[in-house]
Amino acid sequence: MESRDVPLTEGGLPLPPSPAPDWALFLDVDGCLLDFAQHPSQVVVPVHLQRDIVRLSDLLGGALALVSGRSLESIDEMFGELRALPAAGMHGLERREPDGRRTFPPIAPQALDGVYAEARQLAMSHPGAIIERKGPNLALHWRAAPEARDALRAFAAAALRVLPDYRAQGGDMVLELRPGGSSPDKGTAVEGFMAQAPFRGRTPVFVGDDLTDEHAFSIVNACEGFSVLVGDRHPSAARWRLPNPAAVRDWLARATLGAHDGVHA
Ligand SMILES: O=P(O)(O)OC[C@H]1O[C@H](O[C@H]2O[C@H](CO)[C@@H](O)[C@H](O)[C@H]2O)[C@H](O)[C@@H](O)[C@@H]1O
Repeated sequence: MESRDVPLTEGGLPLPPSPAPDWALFLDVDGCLLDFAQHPSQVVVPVHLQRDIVRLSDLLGGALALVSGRSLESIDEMFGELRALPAAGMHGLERREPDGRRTFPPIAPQALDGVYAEARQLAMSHPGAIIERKGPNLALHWRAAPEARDALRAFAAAALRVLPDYRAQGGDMVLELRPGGSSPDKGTAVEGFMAQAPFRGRTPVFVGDDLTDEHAFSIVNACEGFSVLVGDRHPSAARWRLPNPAAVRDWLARATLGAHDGVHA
């Protein structure tokens, strides 16, 4: 579909068409399906969203996966009913395949324990700052303590000196220390799913808001799929846009109702 054929959002990108039966749909979680909360544990998962995702997965023949920076454990806690759906966690470091097989993240280096302890110490002097440990990843959050941003960034830069194979990955009010080099990202997660049934041969569609979603946008663009940015972050490789998580939820809900000329029950 050409941009000129559809209404443009305020951000200058077109709204995506309604999900079609031949899509392989990849959904980011925080800031995309869910509104941001001050603390990662405070997000609210609307009951109708769980129901809509399960229904949409059925309508797409199972070709729907959650692709998140969170751990699979955290995803499963939030989306209990979706436990059996394919998913990628920790930005692609861990995966649950369509047949249930699991890919586990690499073991954390011993040095990460010391970095974690120091980070928690630092967070104590910035009330509201949160240190989230996810296997080999360490997320330094400042949403509830914006003044801690520079201190956490400086800490991350210093920590990389004792974590030689690591890199710092930016997110929304968060900086994450994670294995670097050629380790998986959301783009390779999408490629991995697309290589197997029921995703193979379908049109890939990735919906996400964050910097880490750019890897997946590039892969989807290369396959002539739909890359859908949530929000107005700029620049982005995405070619379509939905304004916020409420609009994403509405878009999904309408698809399950067959409200547009897309996937029908
Ligand atoms: O890839 P995503 O599914 O978007 O996950 C990215 C990160 O999401 C979480 O942090 C973000 O959401 C929190 C809850 O709204 C918010 O408090 C925080 O400021 C955001 O950065 C999660 O905690 C991270 O582990 C994910 O990497």
